Order: sequence, then structure tokens, then C-alpha cells
Amino acid sequence: MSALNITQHDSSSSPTSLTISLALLHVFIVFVIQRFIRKRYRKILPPGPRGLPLLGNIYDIPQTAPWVTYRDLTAKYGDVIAIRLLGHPVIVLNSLAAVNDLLEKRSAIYSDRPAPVVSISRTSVLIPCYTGSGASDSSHTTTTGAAPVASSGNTFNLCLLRDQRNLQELIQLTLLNMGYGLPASDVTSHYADLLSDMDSGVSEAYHPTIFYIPWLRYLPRWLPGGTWKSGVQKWRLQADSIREAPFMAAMKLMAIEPSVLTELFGKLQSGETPGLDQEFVKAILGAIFTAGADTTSGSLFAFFCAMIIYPEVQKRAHEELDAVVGPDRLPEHSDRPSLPYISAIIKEVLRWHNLVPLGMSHRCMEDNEYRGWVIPEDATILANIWAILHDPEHFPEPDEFRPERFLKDGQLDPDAFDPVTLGFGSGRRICPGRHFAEDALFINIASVLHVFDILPAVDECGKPIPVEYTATSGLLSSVTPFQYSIRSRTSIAEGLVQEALGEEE
Ligand code: HEM
Repeated sequence: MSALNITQHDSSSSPTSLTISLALLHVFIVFVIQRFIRKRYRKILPPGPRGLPLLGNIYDIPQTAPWVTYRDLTAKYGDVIAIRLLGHPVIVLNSLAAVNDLLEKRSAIYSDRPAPVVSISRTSVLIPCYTGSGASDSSHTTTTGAAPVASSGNTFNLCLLRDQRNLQELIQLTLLNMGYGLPASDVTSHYADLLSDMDSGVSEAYHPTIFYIPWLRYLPRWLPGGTWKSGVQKWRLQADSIREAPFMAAMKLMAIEPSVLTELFGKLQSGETPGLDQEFVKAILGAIFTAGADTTSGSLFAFFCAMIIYPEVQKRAHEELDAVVGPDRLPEHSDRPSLPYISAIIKEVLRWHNLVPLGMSHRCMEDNEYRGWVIPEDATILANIWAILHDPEHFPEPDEFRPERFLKDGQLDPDAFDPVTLGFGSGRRICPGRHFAEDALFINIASVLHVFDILPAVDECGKPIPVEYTATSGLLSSVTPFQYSIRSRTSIAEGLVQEALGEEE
């Protein structure tokens, strides 16, 4: 009895000891659950560096060129690596076999995208989730099957000759014409500014910290860690403007030129595509414009860089063009089968400089087993495109720009590993603009090489400014800016351009 009294007395008169006991119990339970989860995942996830408690591997993966670090980790862990970023599993596929096994063969459950914590647009600029619905498929088929590149290489040359406009603006011009049917004259630096504002907004909104710590969204904006919220309104407005401005301009003009817009409106009116409405049409066009401009111009910029560093490649391309196209005309799309060296240059540009080195993240939609591991639902999947296209087993001396690796007996080698498909992603989310991009690269590269020598810029003493190939890091990796100059190869070539200029005007 007295013992009972003592116990009753203790518990009622000391509420803090109960709280402490409960707190300790809570800590113990959390600890056991964490150990259990960690043990379970360590067993079933693919191998990878161990990382720190809670933080995971955030200190193992650098911000600069993480694709190189992932490739280096394969020596210890194999081609499929799991890392954890603040508890979130990320699976990196470093071989073509793994990419094919998961993103291609199991595309039914590997085609979603991880949802960003903050949606930057009412209907996102990039088509975000995979539903398998008619509308999301329509974005792919329409873009993929879009009319061949609307602008000719001539326009590109003329612009270069006329005012040395930047490559990015030239590709934007083409996309606005192909996507919205907007005439070249409607292209103003306004769209370019909107696009560049939105690009920086997207980089901030998709910053890994915000991406992988979902609870950051609940922090008030005045607390450290919550300050990113003040940018959200701005990013949303930027994303909305890039969807609205060219769309409204096209509607005002009542563009009748065949374009992706007219094709989608045709589908909308016929009702053949469930889920397709005006907002979705706007989103698809916004995606084409935003995803197509920097990528295609980025590849062209890489091509300019390679031509300066490897003048012997440029010389061989000139010889092929002189022999096949001749001095009296500019190259056309129909010349492509007869220009294997130019085609090999395009493949090598896409391989040598990967615009999207880790592809775009995919999301695994359900737990599934692979090679004895379990890839958990919600895991982010990255395809290390850079590592695969720089694997010396397939591409000896991978850092060298060497179009010859795709040729055999002067023709494209059908047995060579073609970087084109992988460079544009995999499975059901493969880049829908790949045919457009390839066509644009062909006509622009062939035309520029036919007419111009691409040379390094010169300094005030007339000395060539050396060009070195380096690239930026990020979702999109660009060749770091360098200066170049162009010189007409012959007066006949210059005459051809002037003639075409007259025709255009
Ligand atoms: C050299 C040029 C280009 C490269 C290297 C490139 C590469 C890629 C890659 C790697 C992806 C991710 C695919 C995946 O998730 O597996 C992608 C997606 C995408 N690309 Fe491209 N792309 C290029 C040009 C273009 C162009 C010109 C357009 C539009 C005309 C375009 C529109 C898109 C869109 C809309 C997506 C998102 C597709 C989706 O989420 O379903 N791209 N691109």
C-alpha cells in the first residue's frame, strides 16, 4: 500500500518526469523505426555511398558536373547507384543496359516526373506528370510530327551575315514560326527577355534543396530556409508570360500558316483528343518554345566551338559540301543522305557536348524489383547520358571531337553506337522535339559550313583569341561563352547569300 502511495504521489506531483519519459520513448521509437527503415533500404536499394544520417549524400555529390562524380562512383558500386538526398532516394543509371531495362522496357511505371515542391505555373511550362491520357500523348505526337523546320538555313546565314545576331535568337525565331506560325518579323527581343527571365526562375524554383525538402513549403518566408518563397510569385508570372505572350500574338494575327498551333486547334475542334483544351494547347506550345530554344542553340554553339578547336574537321566538311552541293546553290534538306560527313558531325556534336547530361528526372511510380534490388515508389531516376556517351569502350578517346567514329568506307556506319536517340532521353518521355532539333542542326550546320569559315575572334593586335572547351553545370549544360568570327569562303558563296537575302525580302 505504501509503495502504491509513493507511486501515485510520484506520478501526480512530477508531471515533468512523465513528459521526459514520453519524450525518451518517442526518441527511442523514432530511432528504432529509422534503423529499421535504413536497414531495409540498405538491403534493397542498389549500392551507393553511405552518406550522413538524415542529410544522406548531399556532401558526396558536387554542384559542378555531378555526372562525372556519378560516373566515377561506378568503379566502386557498379552501373546502378543509389544515393539519398535528405532521405529521398535517387537512382542513377550509368549504363545503356540499365537505361533500356528501366526507362524503355518498364516505361509504363518510369515515365512520370518528380513533382516540384512549388509549381511555378498554373499549367506547368513543361508537361509535368505522366497520365497516359490523350492530351499528354498529343503533346508528343504533335511536336514530334511537326512540319519540317520552317525556316531554311538561308535565313540563318543571312542573319549571321547581316548583324551577327546570337544563335539563341535565331533558333527562337524558328521555333516561334514553327510553333505559333509567327512571322520572322514578329520576333522581338521581348520574347528572348521573357525566356531568359524564366530560365533563371526555373533554376531557382527547381533548386535541389527546395526539391528534396518538401516541408520547406510550410516555413514562413521570414525564417531562414523560407526566403525562397518570395520568388514564387515572380516565377509564376514569368512562366505565365512566356505561355501567354506569343500565344496572344499568334491569335491576334489569326496565324494561318501551318504550325503546331493550327494542328492542335484542328485536334481541339474535332474533339478527337480527350483532355485537350485551349489551356493545354498553350502549355504545349510554351513547352516547345522553352524546351527547344536553348537546347538547339546550345548544340549549335557547341558546334561552333568544335569547328574552331578542330579546323581539320571543318576542312573535311568543306570538301564534302563543295563536291556534293557545289558552288551554285545552298544546301537543302534533300542533300542530307549525300552528306554523310555532315551527318557524322551532328552525331558527334550531340555526343561530345551533352546539353542535358543527366537527362530530365523520371519518377518511379511503384515499388519494383530490379537485379535483386527494390527500386522504391517515388524514387527519382536519373540517366547519366554523359557517362554513357563518354564511355571509352564505345567511344575511344571520348573527349576528342571525331566525327569519323560514325563512318565506315566514307558512309555512316550502321553498326556504330548512335548517340542521337540517347541524347534525347528515353522511353515515353523521350524529347518530342528531337526530329525538329536534328533537322534544324542539319540545315544550319550544312549552310554555315558551305558559306563560311568559322574562326576564332582576334584581339586588338590581330592575334586569334584561343578557344577552350568548357561547360556549365545545371539541368542544361552550355558551352561557356567564347568569341568567334566568320568569313565568307568565296565571293560566289557570299553572292549566294546576298541572292537569298533578296529573295527573302
Ligand atoms: C539538341 C536539342 C535537344 C536536346 C539535346 C534535347 C534533349 C531532351 C531530353 C534529354 C529530354 C528529357 C527526355 C526524358 O525525360 O527522357 C527532353 C525533353 C523535352 N524536350 Fe528536348 N531536346 C532538344 C531539343 C528540343 C526541341 C527543339 C524541342 C521542341 C521543339 C524540345 C522539346 C522538349 C520537351 C517538350 C520535353 C519534355 C517532354 C516530356 O516531359 O514529356 N526539345 N529533351
